[in-house]
Amino acid sequence: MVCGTANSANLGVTVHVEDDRVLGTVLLDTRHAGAPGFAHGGALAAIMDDLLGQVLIPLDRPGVTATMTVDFHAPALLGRTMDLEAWCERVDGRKLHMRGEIRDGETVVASGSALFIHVDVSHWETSGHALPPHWAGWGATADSKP
Ligand SMILES: CCCCCCCCCC(=O)SCCNC(=O)CCNC(=O)[C@H](O)C(C)(C)COP(=O)(O)OP(=O)(O)OC[C@H]1O[C@@H](n2cnc3c(N)ncnc32)[C@H](O)[C@@H]1OP(=O)(O)O
Repeated sequence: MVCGTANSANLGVTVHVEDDRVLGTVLLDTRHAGAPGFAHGGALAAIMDDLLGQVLIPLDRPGVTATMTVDFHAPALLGRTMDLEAWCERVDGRKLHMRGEIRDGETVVASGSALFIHVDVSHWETSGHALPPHWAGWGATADSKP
């Protein structure tokens, strides 16, 4: 619902990995409004969760959000391309401490921190839905196993 291009309700986030960081952009519009002209905080929180979760790819560890804090530092205006950046601050066994920012130019609009927990890909098999084929082998290079 955030970056998935197969989902017509996605928030339009695009991301890519550079070294061990995730960088991206998002352009919110009136569909994502809270107060008129401003992004809804829940949309920013969803973007943050997804952004921090994308760090699981360069980490090569499947994982899920256990807890997340989003600090809203400045109003996020609709119709502006905002920059996204996220990274892993610390790995402590299965605990993955992520950090990230949503910026409008030089202004940090929101910052986030989250604890992700490294899980085996089989964590998602309980839904009964098929997993994306490219998830096969995800976590193979991780130096610890859940
Ligand atoms: C392609 C990749 C792109 C992905 C982008 C998408 C990003 C979106 C990410 C999400 O939104 S994921 C969906 C929302 N999250 C969930 O559905 C998670 C639901 N929770 C669970 O499934 C389990 O609670 C969880 C896997 C997190 C942990 O259960 P486990 O049984 O595997 O572990 P356990 O409870 O033993 O906890 C392991 C350690 O983590 C710690 N822990 C777990 N939950 C915690 C918590 N909430 N706060 C603090 N610590 C926590 C726990 O204390 C323990 O610490 P110690 O090893 O030191 O004892």
